[in-house]
Amino acid sequence: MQDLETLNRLFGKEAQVRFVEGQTGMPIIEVATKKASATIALYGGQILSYKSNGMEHDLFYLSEKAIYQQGKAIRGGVPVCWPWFGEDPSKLGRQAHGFARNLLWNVLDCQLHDDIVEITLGLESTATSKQWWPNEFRLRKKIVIGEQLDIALTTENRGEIPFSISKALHSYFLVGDISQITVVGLDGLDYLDKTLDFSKQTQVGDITPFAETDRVYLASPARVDIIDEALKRQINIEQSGAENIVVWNPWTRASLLNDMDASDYRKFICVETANAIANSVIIAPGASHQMQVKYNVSSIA
Ligand SMILES: O=P(O)(O)OC[C@H]1O[C@@H](O)[C@H](O)[C@@H](O)[C@@H]1O
Repeated sequence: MQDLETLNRLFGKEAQVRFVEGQTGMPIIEVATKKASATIALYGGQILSYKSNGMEHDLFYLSEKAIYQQGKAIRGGVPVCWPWFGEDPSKLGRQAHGFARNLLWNVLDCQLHDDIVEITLGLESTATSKQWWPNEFRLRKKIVIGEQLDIALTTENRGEIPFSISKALHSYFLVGDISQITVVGLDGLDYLDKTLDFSKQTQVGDITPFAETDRVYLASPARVDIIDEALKRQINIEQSGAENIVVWNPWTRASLLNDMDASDYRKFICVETANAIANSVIIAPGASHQMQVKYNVSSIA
């Protein structure tokens, strides 16, 4: 593991990028420039917060009851689901959403230009990862923190046989009140409804959740917006290299989660950039696959 002193010496940028101890001693990257601020946990390679300057509220929800403990996923921010999305596809009892969100990532690079910070994190196959998944891989996550937030997740097959992955950037967007948001851009698309045993449905109109919502949209568009009347802002999500958008809110099932307050379902909506289920990706030896997303926030009247 890279210790904080080494991380600060190799990658720190004075007051703008600092490596500090977070909750339960977990290493955290703190970014504060003229353009934006952010925190990223090396555990899970997980963005926990982001705010461009001028934004009143954070872009992301982070549960006050989040558990910062080896083997548990941190509830909030942008967890990485990889190398599978959802339940274990082989039904072997492995952890939901894969293991990338439950391991410590390495810092590979950090650059600062014109108040834009570019951080690259990495995760590679080890004896630990092979307990769950036998393949040789290299995963890279490039995070660009400026007036907007860009994430690129690249999977490289370093082994000698092809492998199949599903994946998601499981973003928990902070909202003022779930009943006052509209997710725009999915009208007319087919989706698999997890609350109805993954049956195929067709979206009619835009989405304002009013009950548990757990859907994998198929052939998703490159752009989706969240209009938040309570926080008076619009979040623009633009993705590439991803076939699906997942929309999730547990509604009152939040009370069954031990790392979230029962009423917190009102405070977030997950709109996830994904390649899931039938849109899993097969990567040949030596080849790689990239999924990218950009988040941009603007005020609305
Ligand atoms: O509690 P977890 O493992 O982080 O998963 C949260 C949710 O993640 C969503 O992506 C899934 O579609 C839901 O079915 C799941 O409940």
